Amino acid sequence: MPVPSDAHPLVELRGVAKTYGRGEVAVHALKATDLRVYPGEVVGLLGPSGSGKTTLLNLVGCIVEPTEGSLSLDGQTVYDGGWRCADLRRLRLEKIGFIFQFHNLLPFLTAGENVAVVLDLAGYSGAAARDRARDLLDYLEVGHRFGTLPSRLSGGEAQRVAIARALANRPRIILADEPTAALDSQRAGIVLDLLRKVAVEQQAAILVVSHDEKIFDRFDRRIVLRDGRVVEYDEPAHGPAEA
Ligand SMILES: Nc1ncnc2c1ncn2[C@@H]1O[C@H](COP(=O)(O)OP(=O)(O)OP(=O)(O)O)[C@@H](O)[C@H]1O
Repeated sequence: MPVPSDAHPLVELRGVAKTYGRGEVAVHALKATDLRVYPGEVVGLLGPSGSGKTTLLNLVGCIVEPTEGSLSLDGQTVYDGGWRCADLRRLRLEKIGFIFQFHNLLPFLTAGENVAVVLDLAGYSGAAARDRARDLLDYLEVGHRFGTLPSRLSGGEAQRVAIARALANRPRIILADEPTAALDSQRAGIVLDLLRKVAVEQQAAILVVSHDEKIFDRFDRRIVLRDGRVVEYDEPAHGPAEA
């Protein structure tokens, strides 16, 4: 999808770096990195093991604190030499949806309850949470599994429930760490198609860390890391301004 030339990035990193530890044991996991992700895009973060992909994702998710640089999410500066947001937990809850390699569903709750529990946390009443959970599962074409426990779902179904859960709060930024690694090519393709639908219809920015060659050609653009440095950076395809 072309990005309108007047679009504002939902994710913007300026010179963000991360070093774990100090002195002789310091690991420079991410060197000064600039990155922008716009509404409607699904961007692949690729690179060999240890190149810094998960660190970059966790920096965007405000799970890891940068060592240098500044980070803005949805136009708000959240880090610039220190956190600029008093309540990171709330920021994550409101702006960011996380999807992991292994779906991390709670095994003792049904698919519907796994989604509704996030909505409860966000302050929805019981009935409203169930209704929205049902709508989300329908949207991800897995509504017929509403009352099913995770152990009885296929890998692809479980991952779709996990995506529904990540969308529960209508986040504009979605971060996925190896979301298709446990799936065969057909199911991996379905999951990527659903993420694209979410990006376009909800104008979300989606960043996907992946090793999975089955899906490399399905991203709008790719960013490749090596030794903590961006070595390939596809620029967004800019289209006409929206106005
Ligand atoms: N909490 C940590 N403490 C110390 N070093 C870390 C920590 N997390 C990651 N690292 C190191 O930072 C570097 C980048 O790791 P990261 O997990 O970001 O890479 P990756 O590209 O996601 O790797 P993989 O594909 O294997 O998951 C590696 O050398 C790793 O060992």
